[in-house]
Amino acid sequence: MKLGFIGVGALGSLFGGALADAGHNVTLVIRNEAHRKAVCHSGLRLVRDSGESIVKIPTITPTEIHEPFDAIFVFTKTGASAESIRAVSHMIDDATCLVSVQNGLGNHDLLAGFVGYERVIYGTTTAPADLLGPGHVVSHGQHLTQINAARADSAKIAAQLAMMLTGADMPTVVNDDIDAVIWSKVAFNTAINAICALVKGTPGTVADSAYLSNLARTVVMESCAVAQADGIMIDPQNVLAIIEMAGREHRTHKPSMVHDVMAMRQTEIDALNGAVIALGKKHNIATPLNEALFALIKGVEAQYEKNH
Ligand SMILES: NC(=O)C1=CN([C@@H]2O[C@H](COP(=O)(O)OP(=O)(O)OC[C@H]3O[C@@H](n4cnc5c(N)ncnc54)[C@H](OP(=O)(O)O)[C@@H]3O)[C@@H](O)[C@H]2O)C=CC1
Ligand SMILES: CC(C)(CO)C(=O)C(=O)O
Repeated sequence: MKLGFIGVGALGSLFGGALADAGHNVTLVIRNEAHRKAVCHSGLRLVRDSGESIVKIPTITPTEIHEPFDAIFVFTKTGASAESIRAVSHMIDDATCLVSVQNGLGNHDLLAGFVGYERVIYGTTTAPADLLGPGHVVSHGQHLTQINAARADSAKIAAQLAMMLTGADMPTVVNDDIDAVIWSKVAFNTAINAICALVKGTPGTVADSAYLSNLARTVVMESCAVAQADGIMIDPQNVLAIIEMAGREHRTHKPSMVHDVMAMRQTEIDALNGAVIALGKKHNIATPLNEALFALIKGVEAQYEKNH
């Protein structure tokens, strides 16, 4: 299967690198020049619990000519998904599937706008990835990726991808209840990503602080109440279990929103806490903690220009 990766930063490098390291046909479409040059010249330095490898992977820019892929993984931040897919429309044909395990709600709807739901595979991952510098990605601790085909048409490809990823040391399952799984991850992210971005911390920072752990738990309960009002069967205890796992397994991983704030980039707060607040309004569920975290992150983003 010809696999393309677009929006290749931290998580795209981990997934693409792992599959290439396992011998699969991977091409990284990298916009970031320093990262592309490093991977192109020296290979991707991929550091995981299983060891370190230098992976040679073909890389191209979004504008280069390339034959269509069988599947394209979208790994930008959610706000850049549409622009990044448009930039590679010449690499998409009638058979290309688009795949997303990005954080946030609604990623599958966006992908379907390009290829139809029949060719969308979507889900979520707890795999942590930190880009330590151009061409150098690190991931430590246990994780699980869960995906599903949006329609039966792509079910076989979803199963194949899950098998390939698992064989590449990226444990992946197909889960028919994918919307509940995504919601659980979103509820987790509304707490952990925003709190860590505000205190410039990690899941370990939250685990070590009774104040932050209590706040995280309360945010999770609030986000889960919105999910339930939206008809999603979500068990808050499962979300709290992911927080506990991250505090133990991903102690030093900087969640993606922390990297955004440190690099003065727009965060994914709209697709996470912002989406929960909007649905809360729709269902008449109060979301004061999500609103507070949302306002604080928006406040941090507003300071970027002044601090630049
Ligand atoms: N990192 C993690 O541990 C995890 C991340 N996630 C989710 O995965 C997704 C990706 O996160 P992450 O890898 O951390 O993000 P990064 O910021 O590390 O990578 C995003 C990449 O997208 C590129 N990009 C931005 N805009 C465009 C565009 N218009 N066209 C092409 N490329 C573009 C950026 O390039 P440039 O540098 O040029 O701007 C960057 O290299 C997010 O949804 C995140 O929430 C989920 C679980 C864990
Ligand atoms: C890896 C994880 C789960 C945070 O612990 C994440 O979702 C992120 O970094 O955005």
